[in-house]
Amino acid sequence: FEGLAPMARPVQIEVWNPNGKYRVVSTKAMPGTRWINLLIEQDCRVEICTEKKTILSVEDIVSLIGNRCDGVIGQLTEDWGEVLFSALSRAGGKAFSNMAVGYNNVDVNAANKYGIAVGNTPGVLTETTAELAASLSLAAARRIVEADEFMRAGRYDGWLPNLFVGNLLKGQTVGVIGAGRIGSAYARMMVEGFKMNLIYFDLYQSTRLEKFVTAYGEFLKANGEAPVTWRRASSMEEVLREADVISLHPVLDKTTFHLVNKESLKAMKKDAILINCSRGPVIDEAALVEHLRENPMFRVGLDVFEDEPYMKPGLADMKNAIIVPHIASASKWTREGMATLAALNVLGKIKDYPVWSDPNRVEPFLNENVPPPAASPSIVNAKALGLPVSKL
Ligand SMILES: NC(=O)c1ccc[n+]([C@@H]2O[C@H](COP(=O)([O-])OP(=O)(O)OC[C@H]3O[C@@H](n4cnc5c(N)ncnc54)[C@H](O)[C@@H]3O)[C@@H](O)[C@H]2O)c1
Ligand SMILES: O=C(O)[C@H](O)CO
Repeated sequence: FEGLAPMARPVQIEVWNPNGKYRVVSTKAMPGTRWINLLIEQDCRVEICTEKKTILSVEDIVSLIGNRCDGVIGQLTEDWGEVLFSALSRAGGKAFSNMAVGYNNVDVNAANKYGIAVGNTPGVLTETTAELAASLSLAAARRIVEADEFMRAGRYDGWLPNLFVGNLLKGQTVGVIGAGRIGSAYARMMVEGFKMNLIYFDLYQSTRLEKFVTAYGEFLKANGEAPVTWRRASSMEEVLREADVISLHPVLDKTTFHLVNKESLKAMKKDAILINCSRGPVIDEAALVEHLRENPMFRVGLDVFEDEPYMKPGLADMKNAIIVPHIASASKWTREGMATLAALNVLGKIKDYPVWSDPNRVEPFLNENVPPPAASPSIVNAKALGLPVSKL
């Protein structure tokens, strides 16, 4: 790598395996070391950006790419469009992977134009993300954050019949909008864990989820308990009207931008609970703040925000809102697994490996005791680029 033209603007980096043949850049330090070792074993020089700022600008990343780079692992906070894909292409790059399953920060058409593969990290975060949605549901139903603040403020002076009375989940209806991997996992947790009935809306039928709820209902009935039920709604409005707890899990695209707006909020029960662990712009956040102000019994649990990392004015003051900083996938196992999948996506394209045939079945890449399959776990534009599919 000697003799390269100097970067436009220096960006601090940490280098692993300086003599590796392929140059792979990660725009952030990522959990664990397996992802680094897997790249090094396959002759990669790994450069990790150590700049202190949280969100790198497009210019920062252009500098990181430099004039020779085979692949980049990036983050959902970065704007991967024409400028970055053309810079990566000029540097001889073949692959980019988001360390995330969502890739609404990536202009896939721009990547296609330059023949660059775009990876994401499905599956490994399904349960972890669903568990946070379930945590927010419980915290909102039982007013845990308000009660915690009350205790810390030294305001507890004895048990009272009306102190922090919330909602019982058992027997109520859970509504899921977007019953894909995460939405289905969340639905199962709420149905099985709290014996809630399910209503869901998705563009596609979730047969596995329906079968699960049917079987669980039969099991309960056989044991003398009230069975749980499910229904696939024909519109989102039906879910909003009928459910007591509603959790949003669709992808963010043109069809889901402001899916929940002033009108849809009005359609919900006055004491409903709304959870969002998908992407902030799925909710019109200004309308939500107004709704929270006018309906003190309505509660919300948010992991994501419309103008992340910022919140719309007034949201932070609302007692009926629980807000956490985009941590739904933040378990150690998941974050290390996401780093591994992202690294293997990039490595697979550099080595001309085929693409794994089923991105919902990524376990073989996560087993630390055996070498991963010679394939890229999940490339979202594999078809558009005509990439071969693994026969494994
Ligand atoms: N908060 C977090 O940290 C976090 C973590 C993981 C994923 N996510 C977000 O969750 C999203 C879902 O992840 P997944 O792995 O479950 O993806 P998935 O593709 O398995 O599921 C998405 C579902 O949304 C459905 N959908 C698409 N458009 C819709 C519409 N207009 N109305 C209703 N349903 C619609 C799809 O049919 C699909 O079933 C990701 O795209 C990402 O943005 C957030
Ligand atoms: O899309 C994703 O993967 C999340 O937002 C971060 O885990």
